Amino acid sequence: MANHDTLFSAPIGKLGDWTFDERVAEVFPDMIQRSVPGYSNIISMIGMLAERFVQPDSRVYDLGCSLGAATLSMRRNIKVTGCEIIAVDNSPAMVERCRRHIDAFRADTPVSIIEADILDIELNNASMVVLNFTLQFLQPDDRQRLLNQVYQGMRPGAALVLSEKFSFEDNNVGELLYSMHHDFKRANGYSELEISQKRSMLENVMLTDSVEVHKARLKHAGFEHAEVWFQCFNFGSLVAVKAGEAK
Ligand SMILES: C[S@@+](CC[C@H](N)C(=O)[O-])C[C@H]1O[C@@H](n2cnc3c(N)ncnc32)[C@H](O)[C@@H]1O
Ligand SMILES: O=C(O)C(=O)C[C@]1(C(=O)O)C=C[C@@H](O)C=C1
Repeated sequence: MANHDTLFSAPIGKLGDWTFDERVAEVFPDMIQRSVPGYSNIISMIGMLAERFVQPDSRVYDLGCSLGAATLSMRRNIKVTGCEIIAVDNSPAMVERCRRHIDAFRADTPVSIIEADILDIELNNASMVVLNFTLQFLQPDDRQRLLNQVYQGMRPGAALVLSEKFSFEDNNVGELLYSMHHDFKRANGYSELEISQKRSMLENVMLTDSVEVHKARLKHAGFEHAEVWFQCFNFGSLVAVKAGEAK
């Protein structure tokens, strides 16, 4: 049973900026499940995408892996040989728990867990890359550079899965979906205080983009094909494919 997230249930005197520290890592499975509508569907479907896209003798990257949920889902579904999964996160608390988590399951595909900034990782020979709710935590100025690096490190026919909290160009729709997300959190047992304290901690750290901005960035990076494949309220996921024949 995952530890229950009560981190923000009591009033906090001085709300600092959000970090992925020990306390967050400890309750993370419960927190993300109760905070991100569709999270477990996305994790399962990343496994299905891995079955389709991962090529023999290639690399698979999970960038901002947290506790390794997407890595485990991909590893369970990779049917080809000679692959390696590289899971990267810059939070020591996440990386330490991720190592334990991955070691608890057996599988043929090896996993390397690296504690690093994803901007410093040189990708190569990738047939699949996952950014599952990670890009939103990079400085907006760094986002294009990262996507360029991802595209450059991919083989023809490779896929990027980019999941994010979205903002919307239409204010009416934006407010509706934002408020549906608020309802979703309430329905999952979070109080008004918990919701508002977390929201103000995330305010300076998690700057969201619209689907249009994501698509423009992906196109600029070189991706010939990109589309939203999942959305629930203001959370969703795009798949972007590099043109060419998979070998
Ligand atoms: C919302 S969580 C990702 C959830 C995870 N991908 C999953 O599917 O369960 C965001 C993660 O990105 C990591 N992160 C944020 N910025 C990073 C960076 N520049 N380099 C590496 N990891 C980063 C955080 O430490 C955190 O673990
Ligand atoms: O927007 C919110 O309220 C969230 O809780 C979102 C979000 C995310 O999208 O990564 C933020 C931090 C936690 O890691 C879990 C969920």
